Amino acid sequence: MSDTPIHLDDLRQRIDQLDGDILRLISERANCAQQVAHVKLAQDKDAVFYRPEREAQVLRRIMALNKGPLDSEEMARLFREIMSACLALEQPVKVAYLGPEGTFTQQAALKHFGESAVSLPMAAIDEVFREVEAGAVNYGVVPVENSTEGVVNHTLDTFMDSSIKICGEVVLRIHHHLLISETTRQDKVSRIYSHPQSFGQCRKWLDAHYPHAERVPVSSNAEAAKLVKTEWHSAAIAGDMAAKLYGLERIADKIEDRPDNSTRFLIIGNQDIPMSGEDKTSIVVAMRNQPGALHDLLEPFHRHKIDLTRIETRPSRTGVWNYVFFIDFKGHRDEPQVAAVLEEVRLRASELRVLGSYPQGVL
Ligand SMILES: C=C(O[C@@H]1C=C(C(=O)O)C=C[C@H]1O)C(=O)O
Repeated sequence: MSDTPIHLDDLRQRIDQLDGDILRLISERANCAQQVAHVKLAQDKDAVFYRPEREAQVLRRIMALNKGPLDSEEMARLFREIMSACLALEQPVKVAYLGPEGTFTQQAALKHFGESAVSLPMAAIDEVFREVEAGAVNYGVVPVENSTEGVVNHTLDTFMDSSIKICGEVVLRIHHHLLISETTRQDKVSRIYSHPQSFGQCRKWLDAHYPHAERVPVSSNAEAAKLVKTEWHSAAIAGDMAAKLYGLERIADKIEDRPDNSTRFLIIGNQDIPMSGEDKTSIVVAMRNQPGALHDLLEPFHRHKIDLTRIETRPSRTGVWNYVFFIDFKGHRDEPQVAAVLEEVRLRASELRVLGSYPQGVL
């Protein structure tokens, strides 16, 4: 510590000076991003301004450069918002998500695209797919798996009937709270509303604290929060966004059974995404119903040393798709190693569809 006392006024003057510099630099950056948009338009009149692989690279670079005191994720979140605002100058990204407003899926959409994106709630997962397919929005966001409750089957099934591509992924830490409204009699809670997935994630806590309350499953946590507004003996389990949206009070915080409870969401779209350097590929494969089918399918991955991150089996709904496997692995389809595996798998499978190669989630 130096002996010279530090004066508050001096520090504030320094902060004002720095803010001026930051302001100037952000504006300069925004000008650059605008010029990029013009260059893209000159090359192709239907150019897509948003480039997920480039955004992932920008965020990864910031995280690698960061020396603190802010932690790298916090810093990347700030840059996420700067990029989002820069992009919105030219063309805000339009994103459909599994609604209603206040769901974790909306939170995931804003985490991935930033607050300047225009996010539109849809009533069902299929509707998100349809809006994207129809070109009414640029991207869609749907939940795909939770660390406690497992896969969201409906999302996987919808891929089987769709030509949509996976353009990205985002993982969100899920914190649930027990919420009441100003009319709720806290000592008389006899009914709790939530989404079935959330009940699953808070089962032990509920058994310990509200063993006798009726658990009523509803279509979303936000819907649960809304219902509580009208019933004096009810509570809801939902996240922060829903609590804020409906002005509810948290009477118990972070009631999920597992502290690392998180959900992975997929960004769906109509584009093929170029390599970002750290990518994942998702495929759906149908194998003929014969002994050793799964082994035959996985053997090329093992031989080429490709890292599988997930494998799910779904019952086939047509004759052709006997066994259907959803497989995620590290690497991009344009990498020779990955291309070779995909070729081998194509020969062994009765059907193979690459759902997409996309940047691994950064935030
Ligand atoms: C500026 C670009 O376009 C968009 C804006 C970006 C940014 O602000 O850094 C990054 C990728 C694109 O979503 C670009 O492609 O470089």
